Amino acid sequence: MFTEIALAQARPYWEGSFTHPFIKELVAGDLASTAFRYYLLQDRYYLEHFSKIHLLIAQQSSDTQVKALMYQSANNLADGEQMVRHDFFQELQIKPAEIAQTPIAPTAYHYVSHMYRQLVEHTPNVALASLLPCAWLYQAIGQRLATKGSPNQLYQRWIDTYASDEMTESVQTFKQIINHVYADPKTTPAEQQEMVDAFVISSAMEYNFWGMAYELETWPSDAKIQPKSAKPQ
Ligand SMILES: Cc1ncc(C[n+]2csc(CCO)c2C)c(N)n1
Repeated sequence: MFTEIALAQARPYWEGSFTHPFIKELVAGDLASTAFRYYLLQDRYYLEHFSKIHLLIAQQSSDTQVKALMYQSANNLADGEQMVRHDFFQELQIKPAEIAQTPIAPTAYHYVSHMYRQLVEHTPNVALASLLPCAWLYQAIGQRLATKGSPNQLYQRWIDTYASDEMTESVQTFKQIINHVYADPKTTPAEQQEMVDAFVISSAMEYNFWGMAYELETWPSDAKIQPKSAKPQ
């Protein structure tokens, strides 16, 4: 089964996420607000592209279940995840000027590039595999943290987003569909391996994303210019 094989290989990154200082301090309530702000600013870019990649996979896949899942998730993203972000932005007073002035951090750029790359170099099924850690890892984090609870209301709301029954259900559906695609006789052993690799790299990117926010990661300071494509649109 894809989900078991892929998770076994990505395990160190998942464990690293569960115990990352960003997550630990979020639960304790003493995570620096600069780090949380930076996370949200970078995540905005990530979510925008995450949604676009869903539509590209939907258009390019020949599997009706995959197409339906991608269209439906893109819709849900538009009214779910991105709405929640909108609330956080308002509450933290993150204004368009700050968004415009914050360059996309290397890890956010790298993660997004990795997902698009699967469509160019490989197949819609491989790109699909690169999307799964996003929802599945956050659901696993949400479940672990839900019982603990954060004394910081804002951070608790972030945790609640990922500890819901709907979240568990949608992750379950995604896992069933991807396991089905993986086991399909049309999926070659080479493509199966590429799916696992794409999942593991996305898991590494998820792990790096916490560090990116915690350390307020930027491009090397001796760089005289920022890569043009890393600037916010
Ligand atoms: C870097 C990063 N990774 C995962 C998520 C979580 N997430 C993003 S969209 C979505 C809905 C599922 O399709 C979920 C759970 C995030 N916000 N940022």
